[in-house]
Amino acid sequence: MSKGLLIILSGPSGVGKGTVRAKLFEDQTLNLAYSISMTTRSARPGEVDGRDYFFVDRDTFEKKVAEGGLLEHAEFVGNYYGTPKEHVEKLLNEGKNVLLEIEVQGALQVMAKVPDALTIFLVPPSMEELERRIRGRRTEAEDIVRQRLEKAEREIKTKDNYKHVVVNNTIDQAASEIAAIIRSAIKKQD
Ligand SMILES: Nc1nc2c(ncn2[C@@H]2O[C@H](COP(=O)(O)OP(=O)(O)O)[C@@H](O)[C@H]2O)c(=O)[nH]1
Ligand SMILES: Nc1ncnc2c1ncn2[C@@H]1O[C@H](COP(=O)(O)OP(=O)(O)O)[C@@H](O)[C@H]1O
Repeated sequence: MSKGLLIILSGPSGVGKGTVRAKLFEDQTLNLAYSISMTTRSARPGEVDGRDYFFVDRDTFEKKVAEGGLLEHAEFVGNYYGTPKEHVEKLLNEGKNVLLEIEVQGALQVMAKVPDALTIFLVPPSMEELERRIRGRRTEAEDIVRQRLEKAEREIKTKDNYKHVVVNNTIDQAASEIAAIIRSAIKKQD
């Protein structure tokens, strides 16, 4: 059995990564598995521990880093986020195409370690629309929204590090462009 493809989906907070990802996962033929990250951020209403994230305290996170248990990790607007390594390796060995939905510092770390990774950066149609989306979600307090929007401008400047840049105009359009990119990468790998 051949190893699966490692896929990085990155892009600023509020651009629609989670929404587009959910759409992609409806397509069974892509053979996707989601890498559940570890974070020190508090769970939002409706988020489930072990499904959306592993929610941990800073001590637990730092221990995981110290024992080399994370493929990458980064601090994002006051919280740690990281990718548990063992689970990703297991899924890849099972032949799954593993999707990491991570911010740009972590993405750069994975690119350095796994140059073959398929890297995709999702951009908003405009900064005004990004602001509408992040505010419309109503999950963060005003100061956090502002910090995330400021960060977004810097993050978007790193988009040329990715093999593909996709504009999230509509969910269907972005998901179908990404699905085509994944299919083409799978074909090349075979
Ligand atoms: N480096 C890294 N970033 C992550 C990881 N998990 C999530 N992120 C990113 O951290 C940022 C903040 O995530 P979150 O608080 O869930 O906000 P949201 O993505 O705007 O819903 C987003 O850009 C996520 O893609 C991870 O394991 N590693
Ligand atoms: N193509 C789109 N058009 C309009 N709204 C969108 C689109 N994609 C996502 N959204 C909305 O934007 C908000 C942020 O999306 P989300 O998936 O949470 O972003 P991210 O995971 O990148 O932070 C959500 O309220 C979502 O419903």
